[in-house]
Formats: sequence, C-alpha cells, structure tokens
Amino acid sequence: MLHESHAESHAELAQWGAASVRESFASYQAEFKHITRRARLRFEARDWRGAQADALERLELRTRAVARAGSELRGVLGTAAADPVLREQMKAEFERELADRPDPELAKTFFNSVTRRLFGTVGVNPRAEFVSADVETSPAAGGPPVHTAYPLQGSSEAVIRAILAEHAFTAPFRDLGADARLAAAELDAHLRASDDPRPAEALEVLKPVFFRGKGAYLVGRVRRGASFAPVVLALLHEEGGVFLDAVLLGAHDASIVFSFTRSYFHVDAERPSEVIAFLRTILPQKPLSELYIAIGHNKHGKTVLYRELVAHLARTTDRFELARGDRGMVMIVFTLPSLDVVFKVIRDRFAPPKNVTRQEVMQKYALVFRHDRAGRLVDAQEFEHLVFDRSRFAPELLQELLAESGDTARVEGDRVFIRHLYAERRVSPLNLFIRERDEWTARDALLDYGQALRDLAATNTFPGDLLLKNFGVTRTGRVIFYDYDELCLVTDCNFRDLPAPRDDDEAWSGEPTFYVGEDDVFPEEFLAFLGLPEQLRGAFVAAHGEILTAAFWRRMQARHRAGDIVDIFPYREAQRLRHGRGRG
Ligand SMILES: Nc1ncnc2c1ncn2[C@@H]1O[C@H](COP(=O)(O)OP(=O)(O)OP(=O)(O)O)[C@@H](O)[C@H]1O
Repeated sequence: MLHESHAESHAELAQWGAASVRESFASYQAEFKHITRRARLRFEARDWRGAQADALERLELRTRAVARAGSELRGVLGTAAADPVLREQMKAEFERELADRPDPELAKTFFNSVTRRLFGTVGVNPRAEFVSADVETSPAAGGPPVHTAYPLQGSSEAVIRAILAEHAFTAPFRDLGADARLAAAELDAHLRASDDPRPAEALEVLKPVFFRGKGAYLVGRVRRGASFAPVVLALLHEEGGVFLDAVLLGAHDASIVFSFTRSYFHVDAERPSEVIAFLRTILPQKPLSELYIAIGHNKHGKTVLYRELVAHLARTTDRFELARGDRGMVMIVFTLPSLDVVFKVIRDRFAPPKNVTRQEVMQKYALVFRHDRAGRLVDAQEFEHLVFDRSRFAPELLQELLAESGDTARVEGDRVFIRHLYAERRVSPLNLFIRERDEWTARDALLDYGQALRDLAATNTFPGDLLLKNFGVTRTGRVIFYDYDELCLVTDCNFRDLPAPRDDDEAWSGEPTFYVGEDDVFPEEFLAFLGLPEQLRGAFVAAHGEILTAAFWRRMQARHRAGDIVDIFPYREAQRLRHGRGRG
C-alpha cells in the first residue's frame, strides 16, 4: 500500500516536473523568437548596432534559460530528483504533451539540457533523456508550405521581380527593376550553362528571410523535376534604400553563405524543422547539425552532432587518433580519419612560453562564440561528460590523453570518460597545405591567409599567434583560424613601430633592447617570424604588405573605437551585381 502511494506521488511529481520544464521551454522559445523577429526591424532601420546587440542577447539567452529552468525543476522535485524512476516518468510525461508544439525536437533537447545538469548525467541515459531514436527526422506535416513556388514560365526577370516584391521591407527598394534585370541575367546565364537538359520548372523561395549582420538573404532553389539547386539572393540596405547585392548560385557559393565560420542567422520560422528540410535539399553535403547551428539553434545542432558521431561510430571501425600537423601546446587534438571533425581536450599543464590558464583558454573560446566570426573563425561545440569505447582509441592517443590531460580524461574498464572537449570541423592545417600542394594552389591559400587577417582585423579580432599552423583550409578553399588561446581584440593590443636602432646598440642579439609590454605587438616582425616559403614571400608582401605595418592595425583600432561596424559578406567583390562601382 505504502509502495503504491509512493508510485502515485511520483507520477504526480513527474507531471509537475515535466510541466515545469515545458513552461520554461515555452518562455525561452518566446524570448528567442522575440529577439529573432527584431532582425527585420533592425535591417529596415539600418540599426546595425542594435542587430549586434540582439545577436549577443540571443546567444546568451540559452545559458540563463537552462539555469533558471534547472532551479525551478529542482524546486519542484526536491530530494526526489535523485530517483531514477521519477526521471524516466518525467521524460514520458514531457513527451506526451509535445504534439501541439511546432518545434518538438528543440523541446526535447532543452529537456535534456535541463535534466542532464540537474541529475549530473555522465554519458547518455536513454531512459531518462531523449536520444536519436526519439527524434523524428522529417518535419511534422500540416500547415501551408514554408516556401513559395514561382513557375519559371515567362521571363526570369518577372519572376525575380515578383520574389523581391513579395519579400518587400518597410524601407523601399532603391531600384527593384534594375535589380531584377541584373539578377535575371545572372540566373539565365547559370541555367544555360547547366549540364542538366531538363528545363528549370520553378524558383522556390523560403518565406522567412535570413538576417545576419548587415545582410538579408532570400534562400531558394531552382527545381528541375525532383532535383534542386540553390539560389540565394543577398540584399543590403544602404542610404537610398534596399538593393540586391548578389545572386549566389550553385552548391559551392551557397555553402559559403551557410559556413560553420559565420555567425548564426536570425530566421523567424514557425517550424524550424521545415526550414531545415528545405536547406537539406540545396545543401545535401552539409551535416544536419551544421544547418541547425546556422539558424541559431546551436544547442540542438550540438545534440545532433553528438548523434551523428554515435551513428558514425556504429557503422565504422576506425580509431580516434592524433590529428595531422604540429602538436598543440594547449590542446590535444584528435580525430577519426573517416569523419571530418576534430576533438580538442585541454592539457593539464602548458609548457612555457604559454602562460595562460585553463580558464583563460575557455574564456577565449567563449569570446569567439559571442563575436562576429566573419567567415574566418571555426565554430566550436563544447561537450561535457562524454563516454567512448576504449577500443576506438589508438594506444598512443590514449596514452597521451591520460598522461597530459588526466584531469579531463580517464579510463574505467573498457570505457574512456572525457569530462570536457571542443568539437569542430576538421580542415587542412595551412602549414601542411602549403607544403604539400603545388605552388599555385599554395600561393592562393597564402593570399587568402592575408585576406583572413584583414577580415579578422576588420571585425576587431587579432589572432595573437599568426603562425600558419594555427590556420586551416576548408573544403571550399577558404583559410580560417582555429587556435584561440592567444586571440584578442584588435582594440586591446598595442601595435608598435620597431624603434630605430640606437647608435650604441650592440649588434642585434635577437633580444630587444627596448621595453616590450605584455600587449605590445610589432607587425614589422611578422614576416621574419612567419617563416613563409621563400618563393611565395614576394607575392604575399605585394598583396598584403600593409598588414606588416603598425599603421594598418592602428587604423583598424581607430575605426573600431569610432564604432564602425564592418560586415564581411559571404561572397567576393566580383560576385556583386554592380561590382567595380563601389558600395552604396
Ligand atoms: N579544426 C581543425 N582541423 C584540423 N586540424 C586541426 C584543427 N584544429 C587544430 N588542428 C590541429 O591540431 C593542432 C593543434 O591545435 P590548436 O592550434 O588549436 O592547439 P593549441 O594547443 O592551442 O596550439 P598552440 O600550441 O599553437 O597554441 C594544429 O596545429 C592542427 O595541426
């Protein structure tokens, strides 16, 4: 009897607990949407500072919401939180009431975040939290479609004009007719050049607009039978009105728009899973995790990444091993050869000259998370309490993990527990890339490395350590940065000219005879220190010589201090419809 009433009270507690998390999630989602919706107003008002503040506010929302939800749930459950049966009941209760939500997959991830923290879950407990089998892969049906189809019968110009008009803003278009004409010319040329003999039947465009920084993007596809190709219309708003800046066609260009090195879009979507399903048709090579992350559901994206990893491990047999390239002094970096993700575990101790602490390293990763990544900084997902099979680790990697990161990694029986790691996309380390590729490919990469430094400077980021080993080359051939422990704001550095040698100086001994402060940076020394291959040095200096002067960096500081917001767009100058005519 006693036993039964215990079960009953548990059932009731489970209901209350589930209801508490459900309400917390609903209010989190409402806030998320509220901020997301403001992106349109910011674009219309050209309020870029406001847009930046919104992006930050939205990024910070989650941690607070999960903490609040956790303390409320703790209040509801009290000491019963320790009971595993209650946890299982609560999961079932939570799931039961999800049917009427347009975003059940996000709700389940939220539930996991809150309960994992509260229960201190290590590894995964499928009875008390949602796992991949609980998550539907196709969006819930019902409601009007998330995109509009425009048949490509008459002229493409009329179609593009209709698309732009239908997505109009409260701010006027500067010259909608000219935009449509220029865009149609690009589209028609692209369609004519296609190998596909079937006629293009329609342009299908997502109803929600994708906002990021100073840009607004209409995301669509050309439909030919059952096959799709991406079409992205990039809009800007400058003085004089809104205009179409570029039409991005094909998988390569669209992929750069959705890159894992960009900040997250603000997309007002009722059912995120429908937007994701659409994106998958035009970016089939992008993992589902990255797509969720790209539209700002980064915690759900991270959960999906974990599931992708588990599924991948289940169908492969290769082992985790040290990543190619120079060893990090701060991180142990490992990868699975068959999966293009790297995992970074912080070492227990850093050899000199590194004088940062573990906490400072983590703060740098947190800074990158909040900062504009400008298409040049890899997005990293932070994981806690992972468990893997010991047999999947190469012995030398496991040995190094235990010897050098024993505070984070431990072995129990046939399992490896990792308390904390960052996961990020694997790219080709630039030092290896330049050494291994032909001279022209290497030269292009080196020039893009210079451009990466400029893009980072324009967005107030100084990488700290400019060595090529800290940069990588993506699938689309772009150079990006991944080593954050010395990264800082341009405005926090002191860029100095090298003092002219004094007459009484002894012959240069390698040590400066003038005072060097902790934040001092001498750009004139970069070249000597970078060790660029001899045959490429001239090309680099010709294209990017100004980066090697303190004056360049001080100019950047002045712009940032004046409040200039620079947006690095995900396409080249030559791709702009009116390129060569300057912006605005
Ligand atoms: N995203 C990535 N893709 C491929 N390889 C990577 C990636 N991130 C890191 N690596 C490899 O791991 C090495 C160490 O990584 P990272 O530079 O992040 O560590 P670190 O300990 O901070 O390095 P440092 O000692 O320069 O501060 C890199 O030089 C590179 O070879």
